[in-house]
Amino acid sequence: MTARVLDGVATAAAVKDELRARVAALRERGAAPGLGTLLVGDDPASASYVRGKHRDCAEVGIASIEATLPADASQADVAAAIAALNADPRVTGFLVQLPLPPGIDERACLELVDPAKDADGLHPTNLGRLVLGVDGPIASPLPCTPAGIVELLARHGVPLEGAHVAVIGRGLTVGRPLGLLLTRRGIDATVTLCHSRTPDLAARVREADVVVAAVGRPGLVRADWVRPGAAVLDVGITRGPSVPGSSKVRLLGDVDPAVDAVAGWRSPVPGGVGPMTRVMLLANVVAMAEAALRP
Ligand SMILES: Nc1nc2c(c(=O)[nH]1)N[C@@H](CN(C=O)c1ccc(C(=O)N[C@@H](CCC(=O)O)C(=O)O)cc1)CN2
Repeated sequence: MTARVLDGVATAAAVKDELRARVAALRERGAAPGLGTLLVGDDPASASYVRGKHRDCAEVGIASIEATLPADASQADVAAAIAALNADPRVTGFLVQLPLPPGIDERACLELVDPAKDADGLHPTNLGRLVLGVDGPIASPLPCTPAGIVELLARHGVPLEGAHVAVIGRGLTVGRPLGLLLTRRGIDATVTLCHSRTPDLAARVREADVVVAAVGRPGLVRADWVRPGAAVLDVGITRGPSVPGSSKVRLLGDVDPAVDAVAGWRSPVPGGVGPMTRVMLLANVVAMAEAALRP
């Protein structure tokens, strides 16, 4: 078997086309969606993700507002920058790029974001709404990577209802909220949320119809861990050695490429879940701007 590709680039492009039309409709009604970002420090990967978010905004017609702070910014500096984004009328949604530099309390910062402007869905109020299963017109923004994974599977026709999903990794941006999203009414998967202390991880993965690896350990998920035909989603991105004869670094996922011989579906790194994370951020900004127009 050769796994079919869960193509994040093509899927994100299709979602972007839909969003472009929704942004144009918002503008006709006098609304101007604007995404703010706060980048603290000089981590090259974070800086590149933030640049990508602003490029994406330009592509669909969303305004973007950038705030940056140096790596030695204090907790009070970060709090003040968040307060400024909360108060800025051009910013209809914003995010604090993670991780923050050592010494800054990430959770405390996330709590300072106005939940109505929380483009990442990581404020406790919005995570609480995810726990409560609040849906419909007052639905809260969803964390972007979990939402992107569900969208990627849906648009490739991979069923989740009744499926057993093994999620590896219990972090705030992926594993923990993904477990909540997948078990929501209407999605109806059964989830095993695995982590570094899960005994016999390989056995838990072997039971799964869908595997999501979000650990950051290259090649962790091996071919002999995967049930034949399973869908395997790779969220891990580790920068490896450069490609010989080039300045480009190799990006390594959590899934061993040999899994392709066993799996039914696999999302690549790059080009799988990453582009979906980016486009779901835009989807949140658009949905929040639409919600703000409702009486
Ligand atoms: N505030 C947040 N911080 C972080 C989040 C998040 O959702 N909100 N997620 C990640 C980083 N991230 C977005 O911020 C992100 C990661 C990867 C990609 C992506 O497109 N990756 C490419 C590869 C590009 C590369 O790494 O060179 C791919 O997979 O094709 C987009 C966004 C942590 N922080």
